[in-house]
Amino acid sequence: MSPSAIIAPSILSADFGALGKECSDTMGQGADWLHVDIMDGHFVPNITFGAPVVTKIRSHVARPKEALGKGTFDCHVMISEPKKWVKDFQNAGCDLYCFHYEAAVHSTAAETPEAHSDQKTSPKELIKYIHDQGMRAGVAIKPKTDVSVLYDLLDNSNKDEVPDMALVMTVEPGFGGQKFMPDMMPKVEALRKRYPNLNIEVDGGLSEKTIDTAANAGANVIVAGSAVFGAQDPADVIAKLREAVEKQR
Ligand SMILES: O=C(CO)[C@@H](O)[C@H](O)COP(=O)(O)O
Ligand SMILES: [Fe+2]
Repeated sequence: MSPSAIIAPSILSADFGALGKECSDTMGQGADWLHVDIMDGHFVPNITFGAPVVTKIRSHVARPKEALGKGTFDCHVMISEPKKWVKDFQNAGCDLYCFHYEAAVHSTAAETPEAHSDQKTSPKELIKYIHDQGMRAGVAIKPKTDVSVLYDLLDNSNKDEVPDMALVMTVEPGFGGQKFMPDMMPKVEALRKRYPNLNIEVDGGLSEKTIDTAANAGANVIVAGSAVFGAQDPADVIAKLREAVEKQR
């Protein structure tokens, strides 16, 4: 049996002028985690917010009682220098720091000493570094990245270097409200077959229309932004997403 359903509304589609209330409301509507999209305008062509905003919204949502429990801040870090910001986001209240494999491998900025050291940090070392700061680590892959890059990380016998979650992007990262890419499902299927107990997250275009495809492939962590925050009845959408995943377990 695969891990239980985790529904993580993406606050990218929330009202940024009332973010604290939007976050506590969505938790009250049945969300398990909050999916917090951090974009730097460099790794992706859009900018959202940084650690000070995460600190503010943290005060509106109770910390999880156990690792990856209700209230987890699932920070999807779409930035070019993922290592540089680990401590800031940990201090801000992030529980799960999910960086992009592509950013860790191809860090481009080399202007500063920090950036230089970031370039030399492998995904494995970055996972360990995140764990050392007391957070769980996730690794995300963009649509054009082969799923096999994750096998090397997940098959590692050194647990400190193994990610706690894999995120298969089902849109090109950068914006909410895009169309779900069903052709990403073979990646999810391959991961679920190889790692029955892994938390596998899908992100982008998830809704009542696309959830069965993702759940059937084996995803259990469901990010939904526009489908939840744009709904008349967000609690009902969250419940339906959960039901679809639970039905496939
Ligand atoms: O990371 C991203 C986009 O880069 C996502 O988390 C989106 O914010 C999901 O939004 P919807 O596709 O569900 O509207
Ligand atoms: Fe995201």
